[in-house]
Amino acid sequence: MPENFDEVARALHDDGVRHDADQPDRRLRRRNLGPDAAALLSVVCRAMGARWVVEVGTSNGCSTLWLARAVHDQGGTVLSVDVDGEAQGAAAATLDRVGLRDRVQFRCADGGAVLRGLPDASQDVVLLDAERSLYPRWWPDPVRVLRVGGLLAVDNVLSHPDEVADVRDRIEADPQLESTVARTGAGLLLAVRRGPAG
Ligand SMILES: C[S@@+](CC[C@H](N)C(=O)[O-])C[C@H]1O[C@@H](n2cnc3c(N)ncnc32)[C@H](O)[C@@H]1O
Repeated sequence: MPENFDEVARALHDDGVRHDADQPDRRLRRRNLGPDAAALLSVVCRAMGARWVVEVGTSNGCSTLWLARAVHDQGGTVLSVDVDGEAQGAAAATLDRVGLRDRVQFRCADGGAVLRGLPDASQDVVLLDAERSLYPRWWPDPVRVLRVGGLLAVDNVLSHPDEVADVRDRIEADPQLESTVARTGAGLLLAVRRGPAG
């Protein structure tokens, strides 16, 4: 019998906050997506009927949990990428608890390499929540892999504006994209890929 989603998601987030407060090494923190941003992303994914979602930055699976639930009704799949296989193991165990493990494929690999290997216009949603300094090197793949009407989400645009300034400039200057920043959590940039008519 699956456990209650809201209880598991809240406990996972609260545990992450406690864990990170006691962890001086940034790279060992969980840095989970905030619950408001995760819920917002989930609602948008559902409204879009998203079936093909790729997230870069699994950690122990807070965002993965919400994305997996969002694609569930459509029979969709989340491809969740991280260089930390142990954290992905923890994410898989949590997904199991809420009956959503079959909605997620984990890839322990560099996010840039995985994005590079995806076909053009193949994804409904791309979430970037990994090592921000790497994002510029991954361009233009996060946009190239989006279908028309697809959504690019980038977390931490308000908490770490300097680190995402380059990609924010690229997104705002790209005529294929229309974007806004949701002032929730660490700041979630949302950009939709326009059709040829704009
Ligand atoms: C901010 S945390 C992700 C939080 C996660 N989205 C959540 O809500 O729980 C960033 C993650 O990015 C991963 N990461 C760092 N560099 C990466 C890379 N080159 N490719 C993929 N993942 C990477 C880290 O191992 C870390 O787990």
